[in-house]
Amino acid sequence: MKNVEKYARGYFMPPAQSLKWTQKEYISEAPIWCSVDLRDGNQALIVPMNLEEKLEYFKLLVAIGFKEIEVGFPAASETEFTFLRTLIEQNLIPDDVTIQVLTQSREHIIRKTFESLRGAKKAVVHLYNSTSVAQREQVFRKSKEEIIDIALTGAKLLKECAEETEGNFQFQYSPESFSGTEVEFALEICNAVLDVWQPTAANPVIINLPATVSMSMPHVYASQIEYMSDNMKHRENVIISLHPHNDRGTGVADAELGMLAGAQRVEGTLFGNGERTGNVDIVTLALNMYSHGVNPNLNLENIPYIISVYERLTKMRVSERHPYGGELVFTAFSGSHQDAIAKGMKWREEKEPKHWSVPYLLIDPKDIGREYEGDIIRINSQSGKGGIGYILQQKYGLDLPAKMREHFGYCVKNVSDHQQKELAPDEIYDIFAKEYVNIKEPVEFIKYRFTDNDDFQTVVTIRTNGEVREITGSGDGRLDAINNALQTEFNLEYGDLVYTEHALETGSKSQAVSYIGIKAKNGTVYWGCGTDVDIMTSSVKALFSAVNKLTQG
Ligand SMILES: CC(=O)SCCNC(=O)CCNC(=O)[C@H](O)C(C)(C)COP(=O)(O)OP(=O)(O)OC[C@H]1O[C@@H](n2cnc3c(N)ncnc32)[C@H](O)[C@@H]1OP(=O)(O)O
Ligand SMILES: CC(C)C(=O)C(=O)O
Ligand SMILES: [Mg+2]
Repeated sequence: MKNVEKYARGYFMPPAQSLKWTQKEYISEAPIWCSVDLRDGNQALIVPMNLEEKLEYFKLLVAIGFKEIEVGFPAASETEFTFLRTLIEQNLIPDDVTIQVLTQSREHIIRKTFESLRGAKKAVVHLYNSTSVAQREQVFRKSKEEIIDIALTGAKLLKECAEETEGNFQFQYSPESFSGTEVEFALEICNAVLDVWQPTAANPVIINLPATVSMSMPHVYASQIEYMSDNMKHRENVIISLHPHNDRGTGVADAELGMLAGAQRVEGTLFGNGERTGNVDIVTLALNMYSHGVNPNLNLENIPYIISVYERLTKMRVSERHPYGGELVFTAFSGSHQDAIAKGMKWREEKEPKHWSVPYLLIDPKDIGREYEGDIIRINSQSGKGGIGYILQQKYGLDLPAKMREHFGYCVKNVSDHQQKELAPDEIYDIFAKEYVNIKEPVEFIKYRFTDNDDFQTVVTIRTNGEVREITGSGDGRLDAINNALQTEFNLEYGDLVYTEHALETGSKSQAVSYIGIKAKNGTVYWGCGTDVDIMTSSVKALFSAVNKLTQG
């Protein structure tokens, strides 16, 4: 990269660091969540949502359980203004939900914002102005004092307007571009705003510290948050809020470390929609917490439904690899992963049904509305016997002997590799049926009987080369007798019969399934499977299948 000299670190370390947060292991309590989907998310869409779409999205957020929702920037457009009026006039805001609106620190914008709030029972009014070095120098061309003045002018006007307007208003201030601001200056401006607003226990102020553009590694952001939290005036009546973006791909890490460092509230969006690389993804944050056994206090039990509404309304897409929500994030194609998952699921079922520790799967997909079948184990040429056996067992109730699973694994891999495609469960079953079940060529089994006096003397009716005939044999048991009849008649040499069987419920009927493996002289094992309502007949069919496979070569 020849232009590396162009870049220098644009963030600031706090003057002191206690690093207490590094001693904390995990987030033990859900923060106050504030969805900014309808504001930050919406302002980043190619076409912002219309009124109906915003209303539907609002209802989704309420259903998920957000208690604070930034519903828009009412001074931005007629749609934004009308949306707010609709929520208020149609009484669509549940009593336990607080709406939030964003405003610049400009008089006409603040006044318009309060106009939009007429009749609201309560609301958070969120004031912001940029504080970073780059914005001060390049955009506002103002000194630190002048930037503080912008904040204070707005803060005072908010207070005035709130006094003139009926309703309960809580204030929020964001030193926008905090991540590129000297931390001492961010503290100075926040403290100045807090002195104007005089927060109380009954009406605390929210100080929102955005990584407007994420510039540092997450531990730096956490140190900045800790410094702000430790040194802020009126701290006991201040709620410290985080608002990470994802420019460095570390939005979630920023939020998690920021919470360890003392933040009590997080602003973000579903699936991380938002400016550029997006806002922090609240779904991921919440489910990360859930995976540690901490209730995030959001209802994410039907992620497929949430995604379907989200994608329809935003016209954005949740990628296949997106944490928790992505179509492929609970799917294993590779053999060793599938094997471990299949064994882990069995182990859990038998030994520890209450706790989740299945290898490769951070949480139980069922908890968020994902299915095991079709979701977890999918088969392609990277798959192995474990996963393939799992599909046959889960979907078709077929419990193959271990060695037969291995043989079948290679059959399936072969097909998938040559056709270069994923195989659906019914295609896998078809391969199984074609390869092993009730094979009739070159010798078809028709029926057997045992002579009256001795159970172990048999007469078997077969069809071969289009001709029906009977063969006879005797042995130590029924299957042994039939086996001997076949070996003698066709002059076959094999040994080491592997035999298992189990019952199979298909609809209301019960079927027996038998598996037989025979070892030819050269050591090759041939497998057959038989199915029948009668268990003995299913074993005979399995034997004929295996013998036919051997004869076919
Ligand atoms: C990081 C964030 O996401 S911040 C939120 C950003 N979201 C949006 O901007 C979406 C909605 N915004 C809008 O619809 C429009 O920008 C409006 C209606 C708010 C304002 O529109 P306009 O006044 O036409 O233009 P514009 O936004 O370009 O205004 C820029 C002016 O406001 C000033 N300004 C920008 N932000 C602020 C602020 N927070 N406080 C005070 N002044 C500000 C700029 O310095 C500039 O001043 P200048 O006129 O002296 O050059
Ligand atoms: C308005 C502020 C909080 C914002 O969206 C940001 O800084 O990213
Ligand atoms: Mg933002």
